[in-house]
Amino acid sequence: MPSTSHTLEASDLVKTYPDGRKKPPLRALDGLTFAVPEGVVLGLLGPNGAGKSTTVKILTTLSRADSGTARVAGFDVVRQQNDVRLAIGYVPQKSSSDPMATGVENLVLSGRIYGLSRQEAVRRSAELLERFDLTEAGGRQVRTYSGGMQRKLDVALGLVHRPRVLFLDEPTTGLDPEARADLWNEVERLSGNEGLTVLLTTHYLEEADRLADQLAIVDHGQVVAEGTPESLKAELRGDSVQVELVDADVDGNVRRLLGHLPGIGEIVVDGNTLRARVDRGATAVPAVLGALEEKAIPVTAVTVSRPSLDDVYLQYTGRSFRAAENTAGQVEGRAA
Ligand SMILES: Nc1ncnc2c1ncn2[C@@H]1O[C@H](COP(=O)(O)OP(=O)(O)OP(=O)(O)O)[C@@H](O)[C@H]1O
Repeated sequence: MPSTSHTLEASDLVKTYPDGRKKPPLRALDGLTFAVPEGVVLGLLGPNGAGKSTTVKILTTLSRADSGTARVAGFDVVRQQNDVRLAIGYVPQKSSSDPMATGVENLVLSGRIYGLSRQEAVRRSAELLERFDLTEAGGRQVRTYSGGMQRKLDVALGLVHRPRVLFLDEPTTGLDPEARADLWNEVERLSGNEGLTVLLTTHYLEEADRLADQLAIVDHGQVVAEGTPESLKAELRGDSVQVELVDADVDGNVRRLLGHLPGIGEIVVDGNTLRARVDRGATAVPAVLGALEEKAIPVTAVTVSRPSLDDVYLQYTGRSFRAAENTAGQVEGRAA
């Protein structure tokens, strides 16, 4: 029976990193708070640099918060570190498997590190290889695996000791669409049939939408919105209109033109694409098309949809997800 208490709990976490000489420290977490019960997939969604990995490191005992508290599977991440470590599986962004060893060797070693007997470790590794459809590949060196197979092995490695909570840090980054879909199915099975609590970080809106039972949108080290993907989208009234222009709106003329139409909310420009929230899609589209035609501005497509997680993100942070990702990239680029 799922317990009613929270399996993952972070309360007012603050974490600063020194940011070079004479610069003020960088506040990576700024009062981050969330709580979810057992068996839930919690998605932490945010652009690069939002503080997702820092949160995961604190919850997995790899890093310590400056202040605030966190409990995982009922254990305090500072005072009961060992209990936390035994209760969790952690799949880091970068693979932790040994590429020169086989899949079986990696799994058995991991099992032995967690205290399984050799016999138990061999049995568990066979079970996991089968579970992830890797039985045939189990005897091959991991360096011969495709990206998707390696990622599945990483998840299997995180499950060797039957943890109650699994941390997946950006599990599908770098995978092709087919391998990504495959891993999504695996994660759904883990939480659905196997009752595992999962914390998943991602900067893919689609992944968050598909996998997360509960979503926490993280921005500048804080949770700015929380709920199921459906409830977060349902909170936004109206529709979303997307206009694909033939030529990018470099001087902002199209944005100004459409901004004056009645019933149109803030417009976000991303290359040749303009997106706006509107009161009613059915009346906004003819008005948008009419205004563009009058000024002889060529368009390739206009689409209406229900608000997406991108719209939710925009609502709570004041900028589109893509723009936030790009800005994060620029900041990192400058710092490097
Ligand atoms: N060890 C560190 N030393 C200094 N600054 C750090 C360190 N780790 C993270 N940061 C900074 O803290 C902020 C939050 O980083 P974090 O890795 O938690 O974000 P993220 O949301 O996981 O992003 P990403 O998707 O890029 O991993 C960023 O500005 C990052 O540059």
